[in-house]
Amino acid sequence: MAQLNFGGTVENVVTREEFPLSKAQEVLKNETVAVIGYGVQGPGQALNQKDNGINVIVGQRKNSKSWDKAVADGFVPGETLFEIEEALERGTIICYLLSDAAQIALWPTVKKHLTPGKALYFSHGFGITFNEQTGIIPPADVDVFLVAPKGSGTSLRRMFLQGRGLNSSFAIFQDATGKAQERVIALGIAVGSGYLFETNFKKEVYSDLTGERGTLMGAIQGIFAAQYEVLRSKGHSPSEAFNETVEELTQSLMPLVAENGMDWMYANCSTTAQRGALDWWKKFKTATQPVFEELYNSVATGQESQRSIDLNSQDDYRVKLEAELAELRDSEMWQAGKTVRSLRPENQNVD
Ligand SMILES: NC(=O)c1ccc[n+]([C@@H]2O[C@H](COP(=O)([O-])OP(=O)(O)OC[C@H]3O[C@@H](n4cnc5c(N)ncnc54)[C@H](O)[C@@H]3O)[C@@H](O)[C@H]2O)c1
Ligand SMILES: CC(C)(O)[C@@H](O)C(=O)O
Ligand SMILES: [Mg+2]
Ligand SMILES: [Mg+2]
Repeated sequence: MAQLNFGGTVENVVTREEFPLSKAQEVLKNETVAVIGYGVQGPGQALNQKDNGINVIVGQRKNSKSWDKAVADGFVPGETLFEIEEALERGTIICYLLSDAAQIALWPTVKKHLTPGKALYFSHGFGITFNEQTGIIPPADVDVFLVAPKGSGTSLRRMFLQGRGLNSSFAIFQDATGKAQERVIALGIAVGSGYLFETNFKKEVYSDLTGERGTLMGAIQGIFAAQYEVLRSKGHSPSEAFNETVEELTQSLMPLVAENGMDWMYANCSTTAQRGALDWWKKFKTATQPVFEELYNSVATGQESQRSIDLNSQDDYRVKLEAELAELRDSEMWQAGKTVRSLRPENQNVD
């Protein structure tokens, strides 16, 4: 494993150079990888493995949209696509990619098929870390590990097709066969990771739940909404407020941050903008840090996982979720965004 310096701290990292696809194929050549669940991560991971020459099958409920999607994606019923129990029976490595709440209900069935020497693979530390809430306690004679792509399964697949790779973390919870390390890294490479960084189940789930509720998804929407509302209340038009809050960030400035860091993005803006940003960022940090402390605490005490389990296990959770998503979609800010997106030259049919 390579040791790399991340801002002064040395960490273990696996690169594709050190662990090429050919090595992953060799490690997995006698395995049947059963991807259970075909929602968001399932397709990304299963298709990337398929294209990488891994013996992968999909387990999904028949008569579901996800089953039809798997067929449309090239998985063949009776050959590479099976009902969940049959895939569990056939798989030597079980990639447990149902939603975290659904994993609880299916766990007794999964457990039944975890015969000695098999491996149980997750893409989140949730089920194992919060096992008092989930009841997921694997038998001692199977390997248990995770590869957690740091991004959407949709991006995992898109970046793979572009010849790029989303980075993932990996962790081993249980090494029953003595081969857990090579198995998990081979899987990480096979699902299309650009590189893999080491963590443990608890750290993966604490950081992941914090990140998605925080800057990656929750906080960003909150900050967008706050700025947009202030601009609108001061008489700015929706197009001006949206452009100054969202569109410029996603289209112009974040690509610069992604390319070369925040200071470089700042350096490519006016000295006026730089002065203002340098003066104000610490104020925003001070204002939001207590909320991030509250959030981390809510994750660490199990409140966030319990809430997710309780709400996502309800029969009508999809209907309620859709209503909340529609509230966002139908808000003035995101409706303005729809028009702004349609005006991007690449979205217009003009020469
Ligand atoms: N969504 C992502 O991009 C992403 C990113 C990183 C990690 N993860 C992790 O990957 C895992 C899978 O997440 P996901 O977002 O792909 O899941 P998902 O919510 O898309 O659901 C996956 C599948 O579960 C099936 N399912 C739901 N309830 C079921 C039930 N009761 N019985 C049988 N099947 C059922 C659905 O049909 C679907 O095919 C989770 O542990 C998640 O935290 C997800
Ligand atoms: C894609 C995310 C937000 O990184 C993932 O953690 C998820 O739960 O979907
Ligand atoms: Mg997550
Ligand atoms: Mg995540």
